[in-house]
Amino acid sequence: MRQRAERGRRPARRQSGHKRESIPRQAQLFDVITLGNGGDGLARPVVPSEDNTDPVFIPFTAPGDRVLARQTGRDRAVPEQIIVSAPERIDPVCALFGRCGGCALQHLPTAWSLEWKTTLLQTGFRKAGVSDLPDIHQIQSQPGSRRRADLALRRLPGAITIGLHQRGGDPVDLTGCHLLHSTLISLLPPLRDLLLKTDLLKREGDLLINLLDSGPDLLLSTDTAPTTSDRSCLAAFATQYAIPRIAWRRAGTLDDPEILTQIAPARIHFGDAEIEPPPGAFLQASQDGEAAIQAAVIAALPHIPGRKARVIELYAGCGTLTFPLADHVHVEAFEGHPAAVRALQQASSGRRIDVSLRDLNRQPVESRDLASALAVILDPPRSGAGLQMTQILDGKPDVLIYVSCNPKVLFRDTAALLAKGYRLDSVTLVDQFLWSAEIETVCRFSRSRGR
Ligand SMILES: C[S@@+](CC[C@H](N)C(=O)[O-])C[C@H]1O[C@@H](n2cnc3c(N)ncnc32)[C@H](O)[C@@H]1O
Repeated sequence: MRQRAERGRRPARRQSGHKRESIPRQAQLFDVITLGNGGDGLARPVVPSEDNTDPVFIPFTAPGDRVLARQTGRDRAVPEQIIVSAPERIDPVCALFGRCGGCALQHLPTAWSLEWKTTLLQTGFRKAGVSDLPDIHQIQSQPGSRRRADLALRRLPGAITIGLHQRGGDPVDLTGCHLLHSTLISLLPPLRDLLLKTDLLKREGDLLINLLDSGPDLLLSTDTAPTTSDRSCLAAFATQYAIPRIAWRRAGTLDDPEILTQIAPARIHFGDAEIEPPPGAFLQASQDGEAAIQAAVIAALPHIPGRKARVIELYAGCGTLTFPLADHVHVEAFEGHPAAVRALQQASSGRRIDVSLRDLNRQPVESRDLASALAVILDPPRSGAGLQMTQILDGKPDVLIYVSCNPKVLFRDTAALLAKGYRLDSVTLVDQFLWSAEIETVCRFSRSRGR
């Protein structure tokens, strides 16, 4: 999950260069002082010694906890026992919490983590140089609303695991989940049976499920090509469980997926537009999160002087923002994924939308084009907008509406925008990654001409 109910963290490589002998072997007592940006408690040893003076990160702990933990690295420890509980600590709702790699914060109330994320944003923006920080508008998704999951698959003797990698370890079978939409959870037991009786999965693979308006859309990545018999099994499965489309590609590749079975159109709606997204397409994590982002983007549009007003939308995907924007302005949308562009183009006809396939890292939209737009909207991948941001900073469009899933990159870009005379007008925190440390925001930056 962008915790993405995604496959959890893969085992971290052991860092070289740290002296193993400096890590105490025995469990020690630590006091948790605060949460680090990744959601792990940052703790100091109760009794500092020569061996353990530095703070360490301890997962699943909360500020105020006193915890017995065993150090596993220079700055990492695993909790063994909570000795004194933080006042805010609650019982996690999920029996898999702490093992499954999906959630980091179920031991704290969701209202608490929303405030924690808000404080992280306030601190980050202030450090970036924002002096007149606007109030942060908060929206939080509900449990059970996650509609997109990227899950690891593993064949074991006589069983199939479908789940998220535990930290630094194997996938944990998702026997239940309070995050994912119930439709997705209910598919997992029959999917295990299906994978057990077909030859598709020898060892490992993954499963990306998007819950579309027309039903669950499955993209299987496995290590064995489907046989004729596998294809019939999948077709029968799709019919039995009302799955419009099942696609496949070889695990570990980014090959175009092959559609193995399609019993109905795979459809999603953005505004009044109906889109057929490609298998595995990027979607916002939850429907309420998507609606909140769309509303925040539309609210951030400048006053529109006429129907000819034109905005530039960068990293448009399949059109989550494009179609709602086109109800108000003419949209020039740019996206780098060919299949997403095809879906966007197909649904755009007759609307005020121009779509271009463009790798914005290699060929960014140029500063002079950006400068003349009423506003520029950007929703880059986690790694940020790279060269495209350089063109934005040169072009200095009057209004920039920035959707971000990576606060670190957002704060860096904020500092650069402030240096170009922008001010931060509004911030919406869309907490669609419930129980994780992930933060999604919509920010409006503006700049008066001549500044
Ligand atoms: C966070 S998603 C946002 C998509 C869309 N705005 C939405 O809300 O559904 C980022 C998008 O950037 C696209 N992308 C990633 N790298 C790109 C690049 N170098 N050039 C153009 N698009 C890129 C991805 O394909 C993806 O659709």
